[in-house]
Amino acid sequence: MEKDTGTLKIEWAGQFMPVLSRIREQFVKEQPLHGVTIGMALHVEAKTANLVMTLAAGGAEVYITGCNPLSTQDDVAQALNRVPHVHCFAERGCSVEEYYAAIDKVLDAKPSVTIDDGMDLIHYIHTKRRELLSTVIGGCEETTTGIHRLHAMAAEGKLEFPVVAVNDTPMKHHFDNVHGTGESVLSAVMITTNVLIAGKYLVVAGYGFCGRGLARKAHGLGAKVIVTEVDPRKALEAHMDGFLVMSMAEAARLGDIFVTVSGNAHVINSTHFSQLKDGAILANAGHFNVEIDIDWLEAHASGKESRDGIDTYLLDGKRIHILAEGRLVNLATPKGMGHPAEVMDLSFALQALCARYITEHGKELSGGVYEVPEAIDVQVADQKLASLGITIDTLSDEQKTYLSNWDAGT
Ligand SMILES: NC(=O)c1ccc[n+]([C@@H]2O[C@H](COP(=O)([O-])OP(=O)(O)OC[C@H]3O[C@@H](n4cnc5c(N)ncnc54)[C@H](O)[C@@H]3O)[C@@H](O)[C@H]2O)c1
Ligand SMILES: N[C@@H](CCSC[C@H]1O[C@@H](n2cnc3c(=O)[nH]cnc32)[C@H](O)[C@@H]1O)C(=O)O
Repeated sequence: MEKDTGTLKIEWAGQFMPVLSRIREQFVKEQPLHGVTIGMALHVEAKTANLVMTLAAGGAEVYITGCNPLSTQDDVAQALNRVPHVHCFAERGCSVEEYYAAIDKVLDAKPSVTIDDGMDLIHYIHTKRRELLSTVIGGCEETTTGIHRLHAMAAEGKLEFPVVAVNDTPMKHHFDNVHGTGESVLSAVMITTNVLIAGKYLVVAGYGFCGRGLARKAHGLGAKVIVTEVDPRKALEAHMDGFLVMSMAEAARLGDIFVTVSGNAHVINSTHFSQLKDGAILANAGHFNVEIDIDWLEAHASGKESRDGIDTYLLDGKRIHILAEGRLVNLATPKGMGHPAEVMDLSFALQALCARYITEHGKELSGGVYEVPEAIDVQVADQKLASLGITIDTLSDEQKTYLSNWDAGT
């Protein structure tokens, strides 16, 4: 029988995820998640499916929905629903009401472990489904903004179970945020617009992990990269990395393509729209759909024309093109594939091992945000290097002694 497209996509991605595959083999043997119900809100596509299947192979009953109304690949969601012990409620293009209804369905399963990308599940549990607080052992969070939200909750004493900050560990943000975002955002912009990057002014708003990766890769394609920032240290770093640094008010007049990766609201707003060149292309790769003030454009543009993944607003006789409705361009544009599989191999290996960690240790921890245990981070790095056939040096006893000594000077 011919395989369906969703299964083919899952198998394709799985080939490039050797660390997660190895964890899956271990999970099959050891069944560390036996009897555990896991609730997830992640981008439902092929690499995520490999994570879901790893958790199910480890003995879990997995309930999953999307973490963005536009990022689900429906054929993958359908394929997941044919996997034993997996229940998927995600659908591409759902309304906001349908999005939260699907979150409710995941929570109806009374998960003891949550895996979030953006903290929507945890927010919903703490605000609308508080009866579940007694059954959740703990959770894992995938992304920077989710972790900002968790810290804000914890600071107000409102986070009632432990959550592992997967994003904050080196094996996540040095690879996923930097290389994953850099490559997948540019490929999504190119496949959606078919425009040339070389020679264009490409404005990157926010020079954190994602912004740095994006700026470097855009430079590699020949773009003249402009960085905007609010943190003077990051701005200086961008300057010394060789990029033009200026305010968004200045960049608005110059830029051909804009990508926001700040995790902040209205980074491109009404004060900038009127300054843009005719035909400027705007995309967000940060969080939700708030980085570009699209509500203002909706209210003030004199016209709007839509084509696949592009909304063109008319403002004062000029065209402003917004990609993917201002949602994560690398996942939400119709042909967006998300991060490359080799990168999600690392992020999702961490997620699988952290789900196991929280299952085994969550009850010992109180409400709050926790770092990924270093042993897990190092294990993922070791396994990735092994899969690449790369060997590195090890510390000799003499070197270990030297490094732990405070007495040896010049
Ligand atoms: N598209 C993806 O697949 C993807 C991948 C990883 C992370 N993310 C998201 O991307 C965002 C950035 O993540 P990160 O890890 O790079 O975070 P980060 O904290 O390392 O960087 C964000 C940067 O934006 C800057 N900033 C904040 N407000 C700004 C403003 N008004 N103008 C210009 N700069 C501003 C901050 O000073 C900071 O340097 C987050 O929302 C994260 O959740 C998206
Ligand atoms: N739910 C929010 C969160 C931002 S997603 C950012 C996260 O997406 C993750 N991500 C990027 N590409 C993929 C992918 O292809 N599959 C699954 N997750 C991905 C990545 O790990 C990153 O931290 C929103 O949609 O606006």
